[in-house]
Amino acid sequence: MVSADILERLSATLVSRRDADPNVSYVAKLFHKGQEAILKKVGEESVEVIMAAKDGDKLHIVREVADLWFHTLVLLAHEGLSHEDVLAELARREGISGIDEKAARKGH
Ligand SMILES: N=c1c2ncn([C@@H]3O[C@H](COP(=O)(O)OP(=O)(O)OP(=O)(O)O)[C@@H](O)[C@H]3O)c2ncn1[C@@H]1O[C@H](COP(=O)(O)O)[C@@H](O)[C@H]1O
Repeated sequence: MVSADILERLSATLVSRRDADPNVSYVAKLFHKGQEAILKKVGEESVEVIMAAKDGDKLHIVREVADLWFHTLVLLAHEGLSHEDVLAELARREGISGIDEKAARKGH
């Protein structure tokens, strides 16, 4: 199983690209172009996820979702946020379901 540490490493890489050369680094180029360009990529990749899902090719879906996750991570970094903020929000939402998760896991 691939470790979620990749999010840690990728986020650190994204932060390091703030001062990198836009001619060498794709992320630095996006940061340099600014929020509009990043949002455009997030929009494009969202559409590509939808098209891949309709297509039904599982590898294609995974690749497009990876593109979308990556560009949303770039957006978070641009806004001074990170994956940790999103993970914290997801953790905060644990338990909002009407289903008793412990009982469901036990098969009750
Ligand atoms: N995970 C990714 C990643 N996923 C996708 N991409 C790039 O995202 C771009 C968008 O893909 P598209 O399919 O839209 O292709 P495109 O039409 O060429 O895109 P545009 O240049 O027109 O926006 C491509 O150039 C991909 O290479 C990524 N670029 C970088 N990373 C990670 O970011 C790190 C830093 O990258 P650099 O900033 O390039 O050093 C890398 O080590 C990787 O870990």
